[in-house]
Amino acid sequence: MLTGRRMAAVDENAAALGVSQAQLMESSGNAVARLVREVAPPDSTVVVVAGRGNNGGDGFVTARFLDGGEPMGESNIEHVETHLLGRADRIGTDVARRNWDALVAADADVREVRDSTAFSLPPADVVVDAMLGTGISGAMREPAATAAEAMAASNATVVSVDVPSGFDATDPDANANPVGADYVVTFHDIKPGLPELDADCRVADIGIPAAAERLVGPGDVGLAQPTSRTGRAYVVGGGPYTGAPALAAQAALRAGMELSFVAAPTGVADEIQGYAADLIVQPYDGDRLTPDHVDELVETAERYDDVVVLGPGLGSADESLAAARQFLEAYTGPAIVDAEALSIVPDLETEATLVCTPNARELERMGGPAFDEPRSGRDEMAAITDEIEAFAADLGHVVLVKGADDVVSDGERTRIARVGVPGMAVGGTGDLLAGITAGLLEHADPFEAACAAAYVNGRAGEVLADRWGGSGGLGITASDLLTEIPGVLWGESDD
Ligand SMILES: NC(=O)C1=CN([C@@H]2O[C@H](COP(=O)(O)OP(=O)(O)OC[C@H]3O[C@@H](n4cnc5c(N)ncnc54)[C@H](O)[C@@H]3O)[C@@H](O)[C@H]2O)[C@H](O)CC1
Ligand SMILES: [K+]
Repeated sequence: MLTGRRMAAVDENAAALGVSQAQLMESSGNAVARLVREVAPPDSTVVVVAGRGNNGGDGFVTARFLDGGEPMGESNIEHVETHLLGRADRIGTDVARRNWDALVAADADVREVRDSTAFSLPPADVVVDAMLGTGISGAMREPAATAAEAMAASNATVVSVDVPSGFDATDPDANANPVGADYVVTFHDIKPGLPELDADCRVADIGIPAAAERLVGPGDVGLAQPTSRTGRAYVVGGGPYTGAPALAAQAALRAGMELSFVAAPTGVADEIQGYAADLIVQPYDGDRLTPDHVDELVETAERYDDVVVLGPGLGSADESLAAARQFLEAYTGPAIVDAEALSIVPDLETEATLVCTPNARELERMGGPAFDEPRSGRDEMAAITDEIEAFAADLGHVVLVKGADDVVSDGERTRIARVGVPGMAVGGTGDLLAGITAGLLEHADPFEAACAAAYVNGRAGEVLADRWGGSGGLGITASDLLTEIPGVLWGESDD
């Protein structure tokens, strides 16, 4: 079952896979027209009442199909008229406008309701309710609200497009059928709340490829995209290595965080600061993380509601891993766990919300499924994703397995991020991914944040490789990718 919000993302993913909104709208309108023919009495007058969004666009396509007559024999549709609530020059999307123009060009009976108080529902046998679909926000406004009452009061058979107008598919509390729909033709998948309505609901296949749901795409970025500059990343890492925490912390800033802190041993603090003036480095005594440091680190992270990134450059010294374990046992907020710190997660007791980002080797060391890179083929990939899903369910945390295809699972939902270039197999890109995930985790649910982060990271590589002449990005470094993150995160999505 898909919420309206997720449906819009799947729609955008379909477009990125080459199935345009116009193609989907054609299938949608066709499906509604078929249902209308099925339920309309002989000599019917059909009145399509359309809004200015894509739900209205589906209504225009419906009208075109019905107005064309029945190619095989007698039609039960005598007359079709389309009433647009509002002015045609205010139609909100290109694809809806093109379908309106096509009705006008075909000399169909179309009317613009320019004065919102002037609309009264004409006599009809069937009313097609194409006022509002999944794009509704807030309570229904005029003139749709009055039109809905008129539909509910009429004797006509009401066929709603996708959802009854006024029904909010994203907020199941607001389930309602203000238009009195007798039939609902919903697209691709049933929406939450529809089965509870007193209406005959049909699901129409409109040709959205399964990959638009299974593969992470630009629509998923829209779902996790920060809309304000807030949040603090707190990278607990560094010691034996210094580049990794610096990259993760910088990536978090590029993904919208307001401040990015690195807690690191005094011995390497200056070096980490030296990589980037934008970071705030908080040194602690010694040359690596030990249990002595943990209380203060947890206290800081909790006090400032930080999103923690635990692990980059931390090394594998026993006392550092013991400290990482103690940290997560005490910490209750959100954290990305990466690199060596992953080894402590399988038998960990924690109240923290974790996103674990292992590569294939680290996954195996966590007790997860073993497989070789690169993986290929649909069947092989399906087998691997099933195993990763089972592992994530067992672990009780979101797992993002890095590879040529990244696999993200929360134990119930599993998606593949098939994006990136061969050159990204360079050191440091995993640290970027951890930092981007932290940035998105500030605003989105952990699974959605991890999916979007995997896509953004890979897409940044593609954008850069393209600019470098399609080299497969073989000369890319992780540092190069940092400045590509914002363009992908905010520049490419429709939202
Ligand atoms: N993948 C699919 O399922 C497909 C869906 N299609 C159809 O597209 C709509 C969603 O279209 P969208 O343009 O996003 O939004 P709507 O048409 O539902 O609404 C936008 C429209 O409504 C106005 N508006 C918003 N809130 C209110 C309100 N509270 N009161 C009054 N008016 C409101 C807003 O200003 C806009 O003008 C989906 O349901 C399907 O029908 C595709 O055609 C095929 C693929
Ligand atoms: K509708």
